[in-house]
Amino acid sequence: MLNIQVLGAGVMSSAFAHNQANYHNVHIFPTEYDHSVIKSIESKGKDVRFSVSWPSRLVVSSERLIDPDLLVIGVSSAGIDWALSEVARYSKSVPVLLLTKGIVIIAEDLIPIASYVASQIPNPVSAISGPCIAQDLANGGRSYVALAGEMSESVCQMIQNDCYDVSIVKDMESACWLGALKNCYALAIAAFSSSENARAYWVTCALKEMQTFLSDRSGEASMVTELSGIGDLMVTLAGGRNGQFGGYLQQGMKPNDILNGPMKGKTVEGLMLIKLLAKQDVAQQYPMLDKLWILLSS
Ligand SMILES: NC(=O)C1=CN([C@@H]2O[C@H](COP(=O)(O)OP(=O)(O)OC[C@H]3O[C@@H](n4cnc5c(N)ncnc54)[C@H](OP(=O)(O)O)[C@@H]3O)[C@@H](O)[C@H]2O)C=CC1
Ligand SMILES: O=C(CO)COP(=O)(O)O
Repeated sequence: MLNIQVLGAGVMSSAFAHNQANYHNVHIFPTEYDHSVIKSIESKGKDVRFSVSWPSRLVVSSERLIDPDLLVIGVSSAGIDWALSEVARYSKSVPVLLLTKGIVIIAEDLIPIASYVASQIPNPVSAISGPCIAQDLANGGRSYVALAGEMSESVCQMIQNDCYDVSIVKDMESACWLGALKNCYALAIAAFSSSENARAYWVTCALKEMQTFLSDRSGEASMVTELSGIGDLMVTLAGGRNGQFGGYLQQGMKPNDILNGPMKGKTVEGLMLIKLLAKQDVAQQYPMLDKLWILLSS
């Protein structure tokens, strides 16, 4: 049995922790933003975001594990620097597994968060991409995800289980580009599609554009037809927050009304990413991303 330290009590890191606590000792170290979640867990004896009871080997604590076997970063992209400052407290040899999906700008260049994290810490860094709705995972549904990066074989052995099927892919950068990009494309497909026929058209356009986007960055375009590409796009469109946000746009709602109304307090990574891509004049080079940016900024 391993000792796993999870950083952040957001919905995805908590779902991952619930799954892993069926097999390992798991500690969640909450961020300063997670107070309401922690209060709710303390008063209800379970995490009400999920429909399962609290696993006996799962602990939420502001005391850090000593010498964990694995560190897991599950904050949203806005919290990545907080997570890096936490990682710095642990041994340099402990593997770091990233759940966060996103892109950052470093020295005017856009790079996937996994590459950024790997450049900032000496620890071996791997990242999960691919379809995984947090509630499905926590509630015991079977999930199939892709893992890439340093020490991915040993990390895979640590986290793989009956409900969490992990396959290793070689190209971490392409997997992480796709893990972030699919948020924009799911949002765009949902926003542009007024019918199922239109949705089929926009899904096709999105897959082609994701291939072009990767090829333009010497990435592995064939990964678009794998878990990190079409797999993650489909689940995000059908059950993710980005797809949901796009659905409200399709109904004619304004972005701010959605964020202050039905999606208040929800993490919508596609919105952060399209802003970054537009700021760098990248969104404007890809017709679907350009159309999405025009819709969001009009
Ligand atoms: N790899 C995978 O299989 C999957 C990955 N994801 C990714 O996981 C990430 C987290 O998503 P999810 O858990 O659903 O989101 P949540 O909004 O539930 O959780 C995000 C966490 O990050 C914290 N946070 C936000 N801003 C900051 C900050 N500035 N400093 C410190 N902490 C901060 C949040 O606190 P607060 O809640 O108070 O804002 C919360 O603890 C996203 O990048 C998402 O795309 C999602 C699904 C699957
Ligand atoms: O990344 C996800 C599924 O793999 C979750 O998508 P959302 O962030 O849109 O909910």
